[in-house]
Order: sequence, then structure tokens, then C-alpha cells
Amino acid sequence: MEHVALLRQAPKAPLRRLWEYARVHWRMLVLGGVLTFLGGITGLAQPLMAKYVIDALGEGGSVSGPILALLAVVLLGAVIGALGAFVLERTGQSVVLGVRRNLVGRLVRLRVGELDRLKPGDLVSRLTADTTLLRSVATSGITNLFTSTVLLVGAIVIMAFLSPVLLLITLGMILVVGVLMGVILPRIGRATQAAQASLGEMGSLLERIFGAFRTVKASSAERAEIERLDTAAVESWRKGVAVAGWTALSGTLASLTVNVSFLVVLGVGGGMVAAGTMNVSTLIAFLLLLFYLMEPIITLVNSATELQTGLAAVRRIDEVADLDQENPEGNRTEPLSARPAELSLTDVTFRYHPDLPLVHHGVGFEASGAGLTALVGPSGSGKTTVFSLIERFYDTTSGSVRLDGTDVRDWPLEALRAQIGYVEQDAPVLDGTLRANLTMAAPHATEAELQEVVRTARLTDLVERLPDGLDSAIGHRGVTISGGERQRVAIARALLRRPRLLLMDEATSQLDAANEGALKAVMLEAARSTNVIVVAHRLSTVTSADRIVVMETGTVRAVGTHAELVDGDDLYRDLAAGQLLTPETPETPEAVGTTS
Ligand SMILES: Nc1ncnc2c1ncn2[C@@H]1O[C@H](COP(=O)(O)OP(=O)(O)OP(=O)(O)O)[C@@H](O)[C@H]1O
Repeated sequence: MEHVALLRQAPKAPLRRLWEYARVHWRMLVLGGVLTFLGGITGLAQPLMAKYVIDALGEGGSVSGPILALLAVVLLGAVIGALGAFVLERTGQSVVLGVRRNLVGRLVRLRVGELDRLKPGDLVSRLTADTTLLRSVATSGITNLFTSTVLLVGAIVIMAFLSPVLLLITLGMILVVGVLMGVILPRIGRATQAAQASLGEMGSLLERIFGAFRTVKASSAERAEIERLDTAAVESWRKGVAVAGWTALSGTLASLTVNVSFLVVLGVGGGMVAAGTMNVSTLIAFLLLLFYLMEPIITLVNSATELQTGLAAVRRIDEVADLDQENPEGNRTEPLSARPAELSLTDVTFRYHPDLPLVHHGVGFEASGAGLTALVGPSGSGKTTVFSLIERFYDTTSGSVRLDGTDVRDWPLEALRAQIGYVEQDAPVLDGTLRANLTMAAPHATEAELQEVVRTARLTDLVERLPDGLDSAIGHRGVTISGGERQRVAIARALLRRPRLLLMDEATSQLDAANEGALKAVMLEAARSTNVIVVAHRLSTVTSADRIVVMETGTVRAVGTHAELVDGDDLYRDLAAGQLLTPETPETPEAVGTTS
């Protein structure tokens, strides 16, 4: 079974962490515990009240008074018990809510690099399935553990007064339970964690399938994918059965131990009574106490077992807490300017992960003020990575990326990204309305600004065609829009941010001539007033650029205009001859496969 390698370091004291989650609600926990306890006490009072009723019957007196009193106690007990259960359950839900809020904040603020190596489906299961496991453990589990321990200690103290010898025997038996539980509980914890990991794996597998649903179907890969899912489901079942086995064993051991202690105490105590070293009444009291102990011990064992489930969940939740988060702070405090941004990269080296080779080997170029800069180069030369470094999705390994002369690491992250509009290569749209898709980067944009970007990004036709205009749903549950439209929605979204630097990763797939012309017009229009950098895959884009940066295997090979580079750079000449995008360039077969 493949598991997600999430752990950066061993999680710290999950029990303490569980208590931290629950501690915030300690007042409600105490209230719930006390109410449940009182509900139980009224249960004890009922036999006594029944005795009074029967006595009153025997004496020929009126039974209505005692019966009414009994009814009142029964009702009171039921109400208090129900209230206690509700308070504990509500507190459990509150604990889960607190943990989920915390987790959501962490998940959404994860560094991009962390998400590269994780499986989103597994992360989702941590937020949904694992947090659910905490519900009862963090409340009734903790209160039961507490009350049973108090009862156990109380009984032991009384036993010590009655007979130290019999107490030693009892403690010996409790020790045996303790040791056995010490062996069993970690196994329950591990099995639960593995079962939850298998659930996470199922989530990841489903996400993988849904992410490439058409490809899976077109490849007739359903059967193989179902088998993978089934393997994960069976693994989860296997671990669940193991938990059931260990839990049954621990419950049986607990009651068996109390029963065996009862027999041993009876034997030894009986001997002591026969020898005259103990009163019969002391022995009877001791045995009664032993029976009384049965319940707290079993509850204690059950709670400890249940706790293992919660701790397994805490470990999985904590693994997310240990992941790298983005740090929104920065040192830059100067007011922001409205001018087009000044961008410079100096000697940038970068690798995606310490175990991977360098992607950039000293990239450097400048692009300042309004205008169009095109990044070109063979596929894999590191063009998109340049954008990722400017947006600070990743930090450089060495060298610097500066915006307005300030290293991007010194910018407060939100302020940095507020300067930039970013259009990704596959320009994803989010599930929701077209309006929500456009305004997500600029929630305070006015209707007039919205209409303006719709016009600029040549989206007017699309808006008119959609059933509810801007308020039509697009994405998964709405209208599916074409690749070219997606690209223009992404551009409109980026423009609405009024960026001082616009980063555009051109789609590598062919757009039709009308779409391509529309995109180019939008780009040139934007370049008149802002700094636009585009990863260019089309000749029409580069010929319009003020500056072209030619990249090759993680370095900048040449910088210049189209005319200069056609004259002076072999690679650029080849790329241009191949129209940059290769599939339609039969006349330059050598370029095929080197560009994307
Ligand atoms: N998230 C990532 N983790 C690890 N390696 C990556 C990651 N993204 C890109 N790479 C690698 O970094 C190198 C540069 O990728 P990049 O996407 O920057 O190239 P590109 O020039 O934009 O290519 P293309 O023109 O095909 O889009 C490639 O070898 C790629 O496999």
C-alpha cells in the first residue's frame, strides 16, 4: 500500500495536542461531565425510591406521594442525562469545528512546493474523515477517562483501608491489565492510522481519476482504476477488522481480569477469614468494592481504546500542521507606486526540491516599465518557472528576483501578488459564476470596471451567449467554456486586478486565428500601460514584443528584438523558423520536439 510521505518530523505528543483542542471548551466539558454524572446518580436513586414505594404499599399508606416523587426523579434524571449528552455532543462538534477551521487555514496557505509532493485527495480526507474521529474522543472520551480514573483511585484508597494485602492482589491484577493494554493500545492506534491512510488513498485515487476522467474512459482504464480503489478499500477494511479484534480483546481482558481478581481475593480473603486475620464483613465490603470497580475499569479500558482512534486522527491532522506555510509578512513598508513595475532577475539558480537537479543555472534579465517582454526557449528550459519565482510560489535557491528594486522575499506576500496579474498556461476556471471567476482577484471591482475588462478581453460575445450573462455558472456544474474562452476569462481576471506587472503563460495548444488575434490585441493593449511578460509560443506574439529573452536549459542565452535575434542567435532563428510552436512546421523538422 502506498502511503503519502507527509512527515517532516515525528509528531509531538498527540495526547497533549488532543487536550489542546479540547481545552478551549473545558467549561462545557465540565458541565457535560457533571450533568452526565448527575443523570447517573438519579439512576442510583431510583431503586431506593422504588423501595419506599413498596414499603408504603406494605404499610397500607398512600402511594401517590412516593410514586409522584419517583416520577419526578425519573423525569429529572432523563432530562439531566439528555442535557449532559447534548452538551458533550455539542462540545464534540465544537472541537471538530475548531480543528477544521485551523486545518482549512493551513491547507489553503500551504506553500505550492508542498502541494507538488502531496496528494490533494488525501489532504481532503484529513479535513473531513479524520476530524470527524475527534468528535467523541475529545469529549466523552476525555470525561470518561477522567471520571473513571477518579472512581478507580477512590475505590483503591478505600481498599487500602480495608485490607492492604487484598489491595496488593487487586493492584497486581490491575497491573496485568495495564501491561496488556500497553501492548494492545499502540496496535489499535497504528491500525486506525493505517485505516485512515487507506481512506486518504481512496480519496487521492478518486481525485486522480476525476482529474483525468475523459482520458481514463478513452483509455478504457476503468477496470484497472476500480481495482486500485478496491485495494485501498480492502486495506481500510483489513485495518478496521484488526481494530475490532484488538478492541474486543481489550474489553474481554478487562472484565476477565476483574473476575479473576474477584476469585483470587475470595480465595485469599476466605483463607484470611478462616485464619482469623480478617472479618467476614471486611471481606464482603472488599468484594463489593471489586464489583464496583468493574465498571470504571471497563470504561477506562474502552475510553483508552477509543482514545487511540482519536490520537491516530490527531497524528494525521498534525502532519498537516507541520507542512510549510506561506509567510505573509515582509520588510517592505514603502507606499506602492502606480507606475508599471520594474522587474529584475539576477543570477537566479533554482531547484524544485533538494533531491532534484537545478532548473535555473543563473538566470538574469531586466524588464522595466510598460511594454511587452517575451520569454522564449525550448520546452523545459525554465520559462514558466521564472513566473513561479516572481509570484513567489517558490523561493530561489540563490540569486534574487526584485520587484521595484525590492527582493520579492522582502515584500509582504499579499502586497507582492497584488501588483501582479497572472494568467496560467491552462487558465483554469473555478466552479462558480463567470462574475465570481472574474472578481476573485479583485472583489471590490465596480460594475463599470467589470464591463470594461469584459470588453477588453473580448468576452462580450460569451457573456451574451450565456443564459444568465455574467451570473451564469461555469466550470464543473455549469456551462463548459472553450480553451480560448478560458484563456480570455483568465486575462480579464488578471486585468481586473489592475496589475503593474502582467504575467501571461501562452496556451501551447493551437487557438484558432480569431482567438489568437483577440488574445494578441488584448496583450498589446495591456502592454501600452503596464509591464507585460509573456511566455511566448507563437511567432505573432514575439514579433510584437519590445524585448525577447531567449532561454535554454535554465540560462538566458540572448536578449534582443526579433530582428536582432534572427540575425544574431542560432537557437532563436531555429525557433522562429519553426514558428516557435512546432506541430504545424513541417518545413523545419529539426525544431520538432524542442519547443512546446
Ligand atoms: N513543480 C515541479 N516540480 C519539479 N519539477 C518541475 C516542476 N515544474 C517544472 N519542473 C521541471 O522544471 C523544468 C522547467 O520547467 P518549466 O515549466 O519552467 O519549463 P518551460 O520552459 O516553461 O516549459 P514549457 O515550454 O514546456 O511550458 C522542467 O524540466 C520541468 O520538468
